[in-house]
Amino acid sequence: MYRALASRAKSLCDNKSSTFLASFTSSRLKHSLPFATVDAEEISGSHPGEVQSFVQGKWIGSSNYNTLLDPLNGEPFIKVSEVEESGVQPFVESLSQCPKHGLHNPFKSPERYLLYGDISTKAAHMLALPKVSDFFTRLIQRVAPKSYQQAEGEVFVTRKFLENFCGDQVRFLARSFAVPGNHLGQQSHGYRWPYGPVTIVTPFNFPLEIPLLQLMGALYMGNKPLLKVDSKVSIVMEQMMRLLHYCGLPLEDVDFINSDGKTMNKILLEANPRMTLFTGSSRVAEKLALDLKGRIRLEDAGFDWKVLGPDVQEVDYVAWVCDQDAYACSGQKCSAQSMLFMHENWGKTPLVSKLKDLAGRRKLEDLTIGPVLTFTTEAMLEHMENLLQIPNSKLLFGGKPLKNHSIPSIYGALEPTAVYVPIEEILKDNKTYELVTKEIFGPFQIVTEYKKDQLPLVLDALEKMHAHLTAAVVSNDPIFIQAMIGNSVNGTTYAGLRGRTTGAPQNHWFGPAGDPRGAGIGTPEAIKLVWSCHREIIYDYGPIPHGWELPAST
Ligand SMILES: N[C@@H](CCC=O)C(=O)O
Repeated sequence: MYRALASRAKSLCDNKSSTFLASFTSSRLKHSLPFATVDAEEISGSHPGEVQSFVQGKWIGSSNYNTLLDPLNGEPFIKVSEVEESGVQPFVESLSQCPKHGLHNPFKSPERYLLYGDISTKAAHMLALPKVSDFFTRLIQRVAPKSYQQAEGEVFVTRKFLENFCGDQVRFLARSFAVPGNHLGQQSHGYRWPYGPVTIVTPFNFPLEIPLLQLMGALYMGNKPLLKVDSKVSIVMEQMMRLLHYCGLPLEDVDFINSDGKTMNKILLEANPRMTLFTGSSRVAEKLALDLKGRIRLEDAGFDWKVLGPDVQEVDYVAWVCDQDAYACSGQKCSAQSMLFMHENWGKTPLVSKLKDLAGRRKLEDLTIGPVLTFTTEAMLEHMENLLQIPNSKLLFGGKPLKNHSIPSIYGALEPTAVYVPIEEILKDNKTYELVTKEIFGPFQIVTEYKKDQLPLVLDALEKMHAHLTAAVVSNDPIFIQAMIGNSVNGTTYAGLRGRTTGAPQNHWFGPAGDPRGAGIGTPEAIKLVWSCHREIIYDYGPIPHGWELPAST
């Protein structure tokens, strides 16, 4: 039945957008979505969802299934049909068909900039429909368990991003500039040029926001992307691909692959994409940087920090933001607060006890705390025990496995946890520093306190970090903010009393700084930086100066 609807949807999609939208209000489609092949609520051990790959304009299956366990009850609930090493050829060929100058550029098929404005308009309208938004929200929750509000936030950011690139906004991304030359007829023009064949590799924690924003950015600038999303959550983007096709995405513009890392590595080496955007762990990022000879942009790990300045205000509000930053999505955001530096003035307030109470409100039933997909409970507890060996460190709260649940043991289940480590100890030697700043992608943070004359120690700790994604300077003291910002590098830094580390919407550049390979996501600047390069055309039409004579050779 879904297939029949999908083909009806295809013909709808060829019609004008009024018909397209009207189709959603017709009673005929009230009970299902014309693009979807799964029902987010129904996926289960007895009705497993299936995920396919898409190449050269066709959905393809394979007999090689990666069966995923429901993170909440361990039932095998999704079958991802993964491409094996022997099946990479169609993907390699498809990428190779795209020339280096891309599918469009300012001198070739410029109407495609407008096409992408239209696709964005339609896709944004779709995501604005409560039924579609709920579908993606629930689907995200099924595979990357987080609260309804957090998952819905992801859908909302995605929709707003698409709204930002409606109408002429895609062509404005490719705006060029001209500089007068040295003589009549000469002018230099700077253009934004695509890379052509590109790949996008994205993680599990934002199953829709990260891949969709990067995918559309790549397409807007004229590239042909091959997209790979972590198989654990790729069902979300698989359904989004179907929505995009429904909204007019040309079938040959994007390939979508499910495979293990080894197979993807083989494709990357054989297809030789001109650019790869990788969002994920630093370990894989460094390997890819070598394999791809530097043709890569990275949004890798974030051991993100927050510094509370000397001016104490609005303790309840600041405690609430700390709780959200450290523990929303069970701490599995690349922007999550991993380390909190409190000025001693905050140490005298009930901030930590308020934080403990707020963390204590989180519960599995509404997924305000939930499964950790890349660390087991034991691994997190072991890390905690190692930290507690540091002299004068202590457990502030949490530190126990979640109770009464059926989260499978391949995943983690830990109470929101905070460990205090004295600042002098953190900086005592490299080994301790490495231990304290090890990123735990879960509901886990380090808290420390500094005295007013210990700010240099805080800055020293920040300087030693190896990834610089998000940060927050919580203070309304301009001199303090100036010192903190002037002596640090994080790419997305919030400054002021309401400073946070997470929840960057589409209108904030999100990405690391301090690394020439650093990627960005969300804004026009991020799209232009990641998905296009500069090309300069110097027009030099003449005329040749009157009376020109052959000069001596130089
Ligand atoms: N908007 C998300 C990050 C998306 C990642 O690339 C956040 O702020 O945590």
